Amino acid sequence: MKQLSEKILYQVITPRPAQSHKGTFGRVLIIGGTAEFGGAVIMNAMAAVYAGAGLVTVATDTANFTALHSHLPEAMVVDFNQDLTTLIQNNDVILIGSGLGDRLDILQATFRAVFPKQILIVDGSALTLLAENHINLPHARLVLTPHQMEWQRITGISIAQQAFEAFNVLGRDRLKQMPIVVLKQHHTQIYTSKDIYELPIGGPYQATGGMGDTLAGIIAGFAAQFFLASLSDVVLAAVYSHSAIADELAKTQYIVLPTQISQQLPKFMKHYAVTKP
Ligand SMILES: NC(=O)C1=CN([C@@H]2O[C@H](COP(=O)(O)OP(=O)(O)OC[C@H]3O[C@@H](n4cnc5c(N)ncnc54)[C@H](OP(=O)(O)O)[C@@H]3O)[C@@H](O)[C@H]2O)[C@@H](O)CC1
Ligand SMILES: Nc1ncnc2c1ncn2[C@@H]1O[C@H](COP(=O)(O)OP(=O)(O)O)[C@@H](O)[C@H]1O
Ligand SMILES: [Mg+2]
Repeated sequence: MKQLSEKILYQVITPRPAQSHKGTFGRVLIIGGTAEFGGAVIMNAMAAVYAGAGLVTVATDTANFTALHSHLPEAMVVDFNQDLTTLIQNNDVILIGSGLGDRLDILQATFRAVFPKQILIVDGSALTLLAENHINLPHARLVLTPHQMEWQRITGISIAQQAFEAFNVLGRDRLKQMPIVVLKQHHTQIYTSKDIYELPIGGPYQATGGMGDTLAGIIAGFAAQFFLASLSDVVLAAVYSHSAIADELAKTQYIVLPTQISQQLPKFMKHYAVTKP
């Protein structure tokens, strides 16, 4: 297993070309957030916007519209009960699942609409729905972001067995697709088609609801704009950034809030874009 290091940030986070506009930095569609779990998509969207996605749209329960806009006027909103097919096809990156609750219908419609060239990040309730309903993943550039219980539900690999990376590789093979898997825990592991990486940073100050929703949003924001890097490098850089910011905040804070990580992203990214290792 390779140790992930700060080096990945210098590779992926690059200065923006002057000849550009918001479309250059990608369109992200976030699908999730039942009325109960609206906070999850607010945190997805804050992370994606603060990470630099050009345009972010959130398809969610209408009950979440006002709260979302009061936190993030930069994001657009649509009702997730409408037909999302055209919207899905007009975005570069789709993030589905944070706070999606039991909306299997929305998950299935999304899987039917997505194109193979699109980046599809599957998080939270979407992973649990996948496991409970034995649905196949669609053809897309897939990133799964399970915590250990979500991974156990999908693959049947117990959390104790997950300590042996070979089991996780086998579990991924059984999905019939080869998604990038971000297996979240203390010292998260990332399974790419070539290698397995371990995140050596991060800590218990990150154990707060919404911390994974924020990570999924950062991955989406990075994937939308850093299209010159490989998707695996983009995911590695997002995972590293999420915990590096948390570590920095934890020098003076007992706990770190997910939204505080998002707020630090523009400053953090500036540093890596303009300095060399
Ligand atoms: N503000 C909002 O709107 C928020 C909305 N959210 C949304 O809620 C949805 C449900 O997601 P969820 O993760 O909260 O619940 P679930 O999938 O049942 O997993 C928890 C179970 O797994 C177990 N467990 C074992 N190992 C673990 C590990 N390493 N990491 C984590 N858990 C681990 C754990 O064990 P225990 O804690 O009991 O010891 C427990 O039994 C999802 O869509 C999410 O996006 C949340 O983000 C919160 C903020
Ligand atoms: N003790 C810990 N040490 C390091 N990272 C942690 C710790 N506890 C939680 N995290 C991180 O916080 C995030 C939690 O994700 P998740 O459980 O999906 O949260 P949520 O669904 O509430 O947003 C993951 O990135 C995980 O690695
Ligand atoms: Mg989660």
